[in-house]
Amino acid sequence: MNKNVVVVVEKLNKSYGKRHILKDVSFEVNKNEIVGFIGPNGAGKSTTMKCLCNLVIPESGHIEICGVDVQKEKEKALAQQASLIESPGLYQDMTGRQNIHLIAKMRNISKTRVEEIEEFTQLGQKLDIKVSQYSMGMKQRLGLAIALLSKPKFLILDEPTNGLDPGGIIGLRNTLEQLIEKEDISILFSSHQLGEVEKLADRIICINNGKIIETPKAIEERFSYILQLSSVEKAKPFVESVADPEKVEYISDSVKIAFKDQDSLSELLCKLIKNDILVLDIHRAEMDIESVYKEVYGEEND
Ligand SMILES: Nc1ncnc2c1ncn2[C@@H]1O[C@H](COP(=O)(O)OP(=O)(O)OP(=O)(O)O)[C@@H](O)[C@H]1O
Repeated sequence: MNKNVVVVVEKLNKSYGKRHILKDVSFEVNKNEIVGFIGPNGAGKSTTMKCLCNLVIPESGHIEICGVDVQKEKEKALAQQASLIESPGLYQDMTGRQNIHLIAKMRNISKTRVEEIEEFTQLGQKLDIKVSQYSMGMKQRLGLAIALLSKPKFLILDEPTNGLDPGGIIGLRNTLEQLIEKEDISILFSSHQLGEVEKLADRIICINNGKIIETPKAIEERFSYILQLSSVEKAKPFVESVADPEKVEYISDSVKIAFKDQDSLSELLCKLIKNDILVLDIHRAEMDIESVYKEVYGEEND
């Protein structure tokens, strides 16, 4: 297994009765990546995630977490991962801190780690009020913190944006970024809200009708920027040295570019500045969610 790959999912098949739910589902999650798993209601996101947690056993296929086979060495593989599937199971009549301490005791977690996790919640004094008085976002932070007690390398979040307002979603993004940086973790999360996934994920995997489908062009375009330049003509060779010419569109004094990643944008900006081409304005091209949905799911329902 490639050192950069944390999770390998290969040809998972799962049926409920006569209904074939997962059809040869395969994908990988790399080290320190936040991967969004999208698909409409009933596409198979939760079923796939439950297979990853060994809560659902596929009829065929193979799952490896940090190089360990989930079916052959279940406990060792599952020790590397944590999950928040559906709403976090918290004791409502206990405080946040009591919830953390209870689970820490059951899992034999060190005092230092418990302190780190209390800090991670950013709940401060609110850790000492009952969970029944927490908002959705607070419950989610606490649930996430508890899932992290045993320092997993891979985190599965099923619809983590459910019930969060826009501020909550930004907070979640910060939390996930903080996790990647401090905990050396990889994250797979599901959603059917493309706009939200776009804000949270580094990469997107699409599933429809139990099959993984190619990431549509419109989603790739989430790295699209429109640059207004002092001279589009002069900029052309630099633009085409960092971006695929097919992904470049010239519009009078501006250019729209679908970069393959954020680094290519930085590289282009450096080249333009060095060559005295002024960047008068730069903004991200809006993703048209409806057309993405049509492109992704339009013809896939069989
Ligand atoms: N235990 C079960 N028994 C029978 N059918 C099931 C079971 N669990 C899921 N299904 C069916 O499997 C299909 C996929 O469900 P799944 O929950 O994986 O979809 P999803 O992509 O997570 O959907 P949503 O976005 O609505 O949560 C659905 O048609 C669902 O009805």
